[in-house]
Amino acid sequence: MQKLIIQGGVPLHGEISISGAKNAALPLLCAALLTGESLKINNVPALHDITTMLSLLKQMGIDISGSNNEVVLSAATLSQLIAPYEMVKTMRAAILVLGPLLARAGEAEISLPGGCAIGLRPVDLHIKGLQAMGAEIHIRHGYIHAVAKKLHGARIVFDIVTVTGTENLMMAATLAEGATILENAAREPEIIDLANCLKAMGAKIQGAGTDIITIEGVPSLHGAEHTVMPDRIETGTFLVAATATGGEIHLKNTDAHLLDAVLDKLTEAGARIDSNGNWINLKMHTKPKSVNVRTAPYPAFPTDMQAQFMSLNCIADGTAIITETIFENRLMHVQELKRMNASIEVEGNAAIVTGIARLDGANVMATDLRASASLVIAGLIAQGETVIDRIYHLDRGYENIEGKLSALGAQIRRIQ
Ligand SMILES: CC(=O)N[C@H]1[C@@H](OP(=O)(O)OP(=O)(O)OC[C@H]2O[C@@H](n3ccc(=O)[nH]c3=O)[C@H](O)[C@@H]2O)O[C@H](CO)[C@@H](O)[C@@H]1O
Ligand SMILES: C=C(OP(=O)(O)O)C(=O)O
Repeated sequence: MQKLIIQGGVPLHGEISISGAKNAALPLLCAALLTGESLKINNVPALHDITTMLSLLKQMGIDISGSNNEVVLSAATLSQLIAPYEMVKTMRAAILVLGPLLARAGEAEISLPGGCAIGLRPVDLHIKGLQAMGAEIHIRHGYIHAVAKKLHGARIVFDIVTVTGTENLMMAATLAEGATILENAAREPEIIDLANCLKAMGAKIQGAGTDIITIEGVPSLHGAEHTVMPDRIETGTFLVAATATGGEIHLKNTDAHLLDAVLDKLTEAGARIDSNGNWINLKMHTKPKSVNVRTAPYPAFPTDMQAQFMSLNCIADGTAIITETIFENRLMHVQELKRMNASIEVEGNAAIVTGIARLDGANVMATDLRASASLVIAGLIAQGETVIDRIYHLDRGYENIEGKLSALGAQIRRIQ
């Protein structure tokens, strides 16, 4: 199994380019199921989750071509309307084929995503929403069996804000008969990116980026070209790494407006941040100050940045409280950070982190995607060598992380 080896203590310096967003690219690829014409997606990140999604779509009969980060998908015919367990178990976002398949083909069989390391993550709100739009859905032998002669519009009020739930229903509604209103919808920038692509395909959508989205169904969608938005979580991860190591970095092909809450917290920690258009510059020349963090749906502080801020707080001046409100089990990096001498106490869904002078390098194990990122940051600031095992989690969501960190001067290498 591959591992990362990091020799800590080097402040990050230099310039790198941010990749397209995983959480935008995954639903955008699924949007190709909604039309028989070609959909070209640019700035697709090279990630394990993207490879899995493309394999799943190919298996359904979608023709896929293109090179590097540009993918052309053509779903002229759909031969198989199934998302098997083997694929769904490694990538929960596979649930995003459910809405488009039902809307276009009237049928879908999707393995029920199980719980995962960070929490139970049920998909009941996806199912309830599609049922309100006229789908008949049964769960048998671990699979969601869904059929609908023709979906119809409905008013759907989410009782919890769900990102992929909003995306699934928004895609399904584009081809439904009549209007669908999604209330208490997620407001994440990835929802706006998806809506922009769907609109370029001929969909009628209003309100994406607010908590009420209205979709007027159309008989069919057509081909289009769309460029994936920058990855705000990859951006935030590098900014935290530079802050924690006391470095100075320039990030290209990103957008500061996508991560206001994160930039505010980094400024509070002592970083000096400049940005304009598509770049962000960060300088950190003091010891970081502790910052409290409470995760919540966008535009509040993202759960996908919580673990990285935990590592920053480990060596900051003072004590911070980090509260996770989205997922019930997303503090698993605590036990690994403690192996590196961090001072953290967990009380319910909160972690109390007391900053210490330095972390010590150690052998640690990645438990999920962003926990892995927190261990990389911890390794970069620790004294001595850190060896991170199970980095397949990291490869789900960070394109060439060791290449980008090496370009910033980090001592990091991957071994088999
Ligand atoms: C591919 C993708 O975009 N993944 C992101 C997406 O995940 P994902 O869309 O899976 O996360 P949700 O927004 O759906 O989850 C939010 C909360 O709602 C609960 N819930 C969700 C759906 C449902 O039917 N029932 C239910 O109870 C979940 O268990 C969780 O507690 O948003 C999360 C929250 O910002 C991010 O951490 C993930 O990186
Ligand atoms: C939790 C995440 O992703 P996913 O929803 O794909 O598991 C993440 O990106 O941090």
